[in-house]
Amino acid sequence: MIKAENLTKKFDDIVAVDHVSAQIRDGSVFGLIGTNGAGKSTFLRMLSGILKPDEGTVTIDGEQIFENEKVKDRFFYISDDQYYFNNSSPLDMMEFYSRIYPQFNKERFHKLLGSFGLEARRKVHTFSKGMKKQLSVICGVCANTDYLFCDETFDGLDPVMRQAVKSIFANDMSERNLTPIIASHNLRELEDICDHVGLLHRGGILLSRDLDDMKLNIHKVQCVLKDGMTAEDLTAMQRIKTETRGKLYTITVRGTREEVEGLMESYHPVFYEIIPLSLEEIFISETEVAGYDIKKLIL
Ligand SMILES: Nc1ncnc2c1ncn2[C@@H]1O[C@H](COP(=O)(O)OP(=O)(O)OP(=O)(O)O)[C@@H](O)[C@H]1O
Repeated sequence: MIKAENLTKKFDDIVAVDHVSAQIRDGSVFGLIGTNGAGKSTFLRMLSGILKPDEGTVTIDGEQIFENEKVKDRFFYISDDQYYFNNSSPLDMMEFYSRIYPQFNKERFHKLLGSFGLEARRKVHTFSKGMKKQLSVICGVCANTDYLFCDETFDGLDPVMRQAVKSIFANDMSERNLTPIIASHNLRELEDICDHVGLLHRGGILLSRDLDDMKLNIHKVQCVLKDGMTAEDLTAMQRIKTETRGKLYTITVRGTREEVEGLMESYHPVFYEIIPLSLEEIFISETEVAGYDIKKLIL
């Protein structure tokens, strides 16, 4: 488990990360969401031991991360703008990373290059942005580390590639308990992959939740109420948001599915249906309660 406590990083008078604490459970996907400049990269770079915090600590299974040779080969950081040596080819990068990561899987590297359609001997500087991203993911996955830090990794990948990368992650999570940590400014990117999402805003964590918990305790109901009733009469329900279109109400409520169903039944509506909420809708509701307009923060 990676544990960050009170992490703070300043660049002159800019506080990039401001007393952030987080725990990253092994074998789960941790998503970090936030606008440009929110501090995601700085936070990830401290988590992965690249950057030294000004305050606070990062530990992995109780050991300090920064400048600790013993834990270095447990992390791979896929940067937003991955560095490749001048004139290098994927093969050169493979050789380079296998010196850093003794457990690097060369056989899989060749296999993945083939399935992504990347040539092993072509110069990386002639690759498109998306191809470079693909190569960085292949290097990261083949380094066989316990933790894979992905800084905006999915941006710049086309939908097919994005899906391919997600399935590689899912495979490695079940086969070898990989823990991906993914930063993105796009909540939709994280929707179907993360188990836990932290929302970073101006260097601080606004919200940090397990998606399952969030999804279990918030629901959307579409209903037509019996004559003479309006949504205002549903007093026993913890309504967060109500939209009205003619007689049809779409109501976001707190509570488990069973609780919501029980309450709806008690009002004898003409019709009701519980429909799933997207991650974006959940975040909008959660942050509105905290007094923020998330649309200004991440959408
Ligand atoms: N090396 C640096 N020197 C000075 N300021 C920096 C440096 N790195 C980051 N910052 C500042 O710290 C703040 C957080 O930057 P960071 O790159 O962590 O944000 P981010 O959430 O990853 O943004 P983006 O989505 O645009 O990549 C920004 O105000 C940025 O200007």
